[in-house]
Amino acid sequence: QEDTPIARFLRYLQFNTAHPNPNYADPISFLISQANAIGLQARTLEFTLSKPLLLLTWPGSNPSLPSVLFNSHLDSVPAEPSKWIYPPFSATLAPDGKIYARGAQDDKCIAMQYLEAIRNLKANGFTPLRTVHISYVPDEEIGGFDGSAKFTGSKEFEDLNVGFVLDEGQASTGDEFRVFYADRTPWELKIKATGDPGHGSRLYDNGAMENLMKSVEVITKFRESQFDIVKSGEAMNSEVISVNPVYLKAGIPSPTGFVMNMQPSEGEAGFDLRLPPTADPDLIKKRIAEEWAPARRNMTYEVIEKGPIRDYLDCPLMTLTNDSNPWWPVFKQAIEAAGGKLSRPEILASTTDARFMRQRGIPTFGFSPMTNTPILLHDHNEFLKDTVYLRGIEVYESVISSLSSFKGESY
Ligand SMILES: CSCC[C@H](NC=O)C(=O)O
Ligand SMILES: [Zn+2]
Ligand SMILES: [Zn+2]
Repeated sequence: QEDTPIARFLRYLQFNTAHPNPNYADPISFLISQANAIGLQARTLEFTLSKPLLLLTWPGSNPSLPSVLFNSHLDSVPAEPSKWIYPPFSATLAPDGKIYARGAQDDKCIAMQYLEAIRNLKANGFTPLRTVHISYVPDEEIGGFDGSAKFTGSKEFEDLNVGFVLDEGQASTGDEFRVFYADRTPWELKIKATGDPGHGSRLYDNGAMENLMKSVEVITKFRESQFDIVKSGEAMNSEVISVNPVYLKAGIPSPTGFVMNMQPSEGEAGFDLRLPPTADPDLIKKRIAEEWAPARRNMTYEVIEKGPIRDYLDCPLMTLTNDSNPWWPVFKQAIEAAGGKLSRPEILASTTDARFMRQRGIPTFGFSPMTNTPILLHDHNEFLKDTVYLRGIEVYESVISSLSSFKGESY
């Protein structure tokens, strides 16, 4: 079998790591064999049964300095094979150089690029000043609560003395690399309406469906007001509050579908809500209680906050992108040294494990070196071009060598 960077990437892509039953054991064995070949220390940690985490280490010449951590997640979202031109876990390299696989962009590319970059740096005789760690964590796609959340809260993590983290980002459709300094916080919102049941022919006030639909209308208006801000160009998608309906549940089931001449006494709707770090969570809660699911309309609701909103010092979960963050210029210059350019730093529309590192006060950027690439994470026919993948390795050679050489004593 071939042993080239592309062949190794394809092998890593072939493990079926899709939820709800991701294979964690085999990719970890593979990564350990890679680590052994490169000469990195490896250890597995298991904070949750059957959800192992792999930690690789390249010791620095001054291990007392805070270390740098490169994170990626092992798991993937599911794929619908019938909608793909190649099977999602075949990792097919098409004649035009596109590598098709679930996880090609999200985020198995960075997982292997970290290793390839270190392999090359070692071959060139580079030794890091700071210790470099690479973590491969489970369960990011389902919130990371059994993975990164437990890891970053552990004694093992504290002992790593991490000073700076790079985690996954997103593809860029243009020539510039994207960098993310914050994630939005996800909330799950379920609203329930009750009302008098009645004959399907009757017109009366305060039915459950009327109450529920009124709420859906109010929430839709709010959604439009936020979307308008985006459409007018005043803000980016990830800078506003998104609220998207994800399910509607009502009606009285019958063997042929639903009973059609009865107005039901209850109904329910679910929403995916995302809050940028600048949003005031209390204001949204107030809005939910008073406008979206008010008791006066016989509504109740449940909000499940799927992650932290502020760090341990009660600050918003954001990493600074100016010179008051000493890692920022180091990172930026490393990209430039590799012949790249960063676009304006962004908030990520979705969520990653970076939030758990930021919660500890550790400066963390989301970054995946993919330019001129359509954004296909969680989509059908996710692919990454071989040339883009290989260029990413060079970018990480610059990034890993610069960050691990950074002398700033107190960081
Ligand atoms: C509810 S936490 C889920 C985390 C997930 N992360 C990647 O897609 C997301 O939906 O953003
Ligand atoms: Zn991801
Ligand atoms: Zn994802």
